[in-house]
Amino acid sequence: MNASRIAVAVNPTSGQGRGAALGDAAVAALSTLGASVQRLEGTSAADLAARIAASLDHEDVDALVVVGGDGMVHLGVAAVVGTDVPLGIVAAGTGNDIARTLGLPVRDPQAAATVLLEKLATGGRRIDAVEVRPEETAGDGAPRWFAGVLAAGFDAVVNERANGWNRPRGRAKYVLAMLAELPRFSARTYTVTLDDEAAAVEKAMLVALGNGPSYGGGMRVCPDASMDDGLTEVVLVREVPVPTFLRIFPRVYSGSHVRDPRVVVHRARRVRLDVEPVRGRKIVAYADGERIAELPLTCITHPGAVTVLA
Ligand SMILES: Nc1ncnc2c1ncn2[C@@H]1O[C@H](COP(=O)(O)OP(=O)(O)OP(=O)(O)O)[C@@H](O)[C@H]1O
Repeated sequence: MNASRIAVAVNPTSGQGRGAALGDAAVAALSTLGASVQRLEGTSAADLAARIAASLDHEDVDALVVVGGDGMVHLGVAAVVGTDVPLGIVAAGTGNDIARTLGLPVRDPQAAATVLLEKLATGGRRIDAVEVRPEETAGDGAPRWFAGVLAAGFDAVVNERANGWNRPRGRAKYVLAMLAELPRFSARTYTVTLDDEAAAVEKAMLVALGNGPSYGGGMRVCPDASMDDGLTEVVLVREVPVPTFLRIFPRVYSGSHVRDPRVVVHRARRVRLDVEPVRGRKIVAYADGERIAELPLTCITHPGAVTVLA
């Protein structure tokens, strides 16, 4: 039997720098298990994406494996969607929410390599991917894809602020960004359009669209989202005073926030989101922890669009 040809894309910066060593271990484990490995690395996510695209175009690869966190899965999904190349994940990030949802080993490259070669032999599993179409004129207009959660409320505002800081690293950065944003934060006026329904206006603190249930290392913001139901779960936390928000929000760890009457849950295949600007600014959405674009945008769920080795 010919060895499986696997392109392994490594994000050395993932997991606060642990990604490099975990990438080495994943390459070694896959090679030991008999795979023929092509290791890919870039100077940035965009550079790595270009290298992956070139490899998928010009080499005959049986699978693309990403080593990193949700941001690397995000990059991998965009690379393989619309192809028949399956995606393997060696979870080496900080949160690793998508890998956890798929039941994959976390920070254990040996176990991850074993699972992904087994799944490559048996065909893996299809999951939905969500296409994001921003309406802003800036950018290259290329569609973006996500597999986990798109944040477009308080969580996105916090992410945008944290993104502008180099330090501190890890979770502390998000906690500080949250503390900085909270005093000035208030509900925003969203226009939400679900499938063919009429647009609804909602004053909300948080709007999250989940293909998967969680972000941030186990915050189950869209607790009942399923990656293979062809739908996105839309969770809105309606306008409440900040102290009430602070009581509701931590319940995302258990997912019980959705039982609060001020939290609304919908399911749809196509969701358009817009928001009224505050001080001249709209909200920049984040998906799988990655910066996407300013609202308005439309998210379209593509059922079974990606095969994952899980
Ligand atoms: N050389 C590089 N190759 C790939 N991505 C890189 C590189 N340098 C920086 N990055 C950035 O790393 C981020 C993705 O990190 P990733 O999600 O893999 O790990 P993490 O943030 O530690 O984990 P998680 O998202 O699960 O919390 C992207 O925003 C990307 O721009």
